[in-house]
Amino acid sequence: MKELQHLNKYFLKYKTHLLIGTIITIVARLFLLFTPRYIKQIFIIIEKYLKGGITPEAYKYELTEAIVYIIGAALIGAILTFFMRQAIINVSRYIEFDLKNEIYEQYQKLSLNFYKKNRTGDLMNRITEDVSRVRMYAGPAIMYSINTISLFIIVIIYMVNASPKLTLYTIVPLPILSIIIYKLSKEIHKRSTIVQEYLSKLSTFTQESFSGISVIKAYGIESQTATNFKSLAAESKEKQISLAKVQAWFFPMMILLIGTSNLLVIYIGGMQYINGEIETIGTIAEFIIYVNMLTWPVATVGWVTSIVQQAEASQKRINEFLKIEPEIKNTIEVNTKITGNIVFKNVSFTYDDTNIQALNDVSFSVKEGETLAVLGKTGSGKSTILDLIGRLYDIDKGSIIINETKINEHNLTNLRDSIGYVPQDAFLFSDTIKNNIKFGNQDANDNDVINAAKKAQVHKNIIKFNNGYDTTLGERGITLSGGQKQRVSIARAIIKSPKILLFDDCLSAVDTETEEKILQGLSEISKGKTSIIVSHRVSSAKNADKIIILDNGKIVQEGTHDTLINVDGYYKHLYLKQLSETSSK
Ligand SMILES: Nc1ncnc2c1ncn2[C@@H]1O[C@H](COP(=O)(O)OP(=O)(O)OP(=O)(O)O)[C@@H](O)[C@H]1O
Repeated sequence: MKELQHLNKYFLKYKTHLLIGTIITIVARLFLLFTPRYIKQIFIIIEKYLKGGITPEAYKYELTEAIVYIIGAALIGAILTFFMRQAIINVSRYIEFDLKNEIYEQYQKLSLNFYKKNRTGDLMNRITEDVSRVRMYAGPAIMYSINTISLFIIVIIYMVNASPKLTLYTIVPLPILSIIIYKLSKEIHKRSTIVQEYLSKLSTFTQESFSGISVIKAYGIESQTATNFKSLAAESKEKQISLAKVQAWFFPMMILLIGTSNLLVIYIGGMQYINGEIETIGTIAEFIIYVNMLTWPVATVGWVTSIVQQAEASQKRINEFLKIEPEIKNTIEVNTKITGNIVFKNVSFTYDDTNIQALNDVSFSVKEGETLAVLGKTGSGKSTILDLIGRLYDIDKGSIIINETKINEHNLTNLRDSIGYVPQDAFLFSDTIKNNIKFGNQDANDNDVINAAKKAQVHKNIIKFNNGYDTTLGERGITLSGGQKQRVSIARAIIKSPKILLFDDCLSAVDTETEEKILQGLSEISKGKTSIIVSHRVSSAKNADKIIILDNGKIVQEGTHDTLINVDGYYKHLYLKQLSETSSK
């Protein structure tokens, strides 16, 4: 229960609801107990009538009165049970909501490295499966515990009052029931976890097949994919059947134990009645109802124990996750000014998951308002430079200085707010084109969106869609071409009007003519801003104020287009190669 103490702050937050729920539970139980007492009363009335103790009129009147009491009490008990569920189960939903938000906030704080080290499925599980297990503890487990405890205490007092000996005999099988249900619940949980694993394997398989359907069809491997699905589905079916087998034991076991208790009541109660130890046969009827009333709560003891164990394990995973410190922390609370003077001084950086040294003693500087182009072979460390400017990772050696202040001494929010980043793989959300562009600046109006799209040379494409800027993208919407995606992603960075613009090979999917137009537009937008363009094309770099060439994490050439085309090296070769490609078209 140590791990579950994390939830105490939430229980405290919703203490009023919980208190009301507990009071209602106790009162509801009291009302439900009217039934057995009045059943006994009915037996006494019948006995009295049979012995000629009351007139037929009085008999009818007393009988009707008892029945009305039973119905009335059952109705009130049922209404209160409804409110009990409302109070306590709602609390569990509030806690589930709070916990999900707490986890999600932590996800947002954690650095990129964390996401590299954990699989998406596991990350999703924490916020869905684990939280829902914890909710079962915060809601049903607590509700049934209050219910069981209050019912048990009240019923036992009533039973002992009526016949202590009969009480003892009838409650003996109940702990056995509890233990059996506990064992069954554990086994059910074990098997349903396996079933869940198979279900998620099946859905991942299906999802991947749907996403990669064009590859599957192009390679003609539909039948092989179907066979793979069939064998996975068959395994899943086996696991489901094995779960159903254990589940099937649940109710027969309950019925067996209730039956045994009932038989004990009838046999022992009957003997006591014959011996004159209990005065009315109504006591036996009363006890039968008590036993039936107790069976479900007693069974839930086993069920609740297994729920608490599962919740404890889930909460442990959640607690461990909540304790993780983000690698990149904002230690500066005050606002810091960022204008766009960037200096890299002997920067080295190694990715700790792969141990690949992406940058090795890199030094360069860009002044506010300048454009720097970064070229080099694939894997030479170009994107890493951009990631380091956005402080997605902290460097190992050297320093990155922005406006004469080290990057880690800047307010992280200010830093990231000053950057407009266009990644290599443009990522667009399943939302409208307009909202995807506005993602860069939530306060932008429709005109700003159109202007940004025009500058990114994508406006003409967007207005051709039936719903224009309101066209939905993603799974249920249309699919943009690679080049269109890149340009929407550029518009998103432009609309932010940041101090620093980072373009990571984001014109690779557009033709050179459109590239030229975008670059012209960018030179206008980037006035007074610092731009860093990572590219494989000379055409993207030629107008830059400075060009650096990376090879294996080191700067091997540095200069302007005019100086570099006159020096033998990577840039000149690339220039001549791309020049001959263009002229041969
Ligand atoms: N997140 C990462 N984790 C581990 N290693 C990485 C990561 N990102 C890049 N690397 C490695 O670091 C090196 C530099 O990668 P980087 O992406 O900076 O190269 P690049 O010049 O941008 O390449 P490209 O032109 O293909 O985009 C590569 O060897 C790459 O495998």
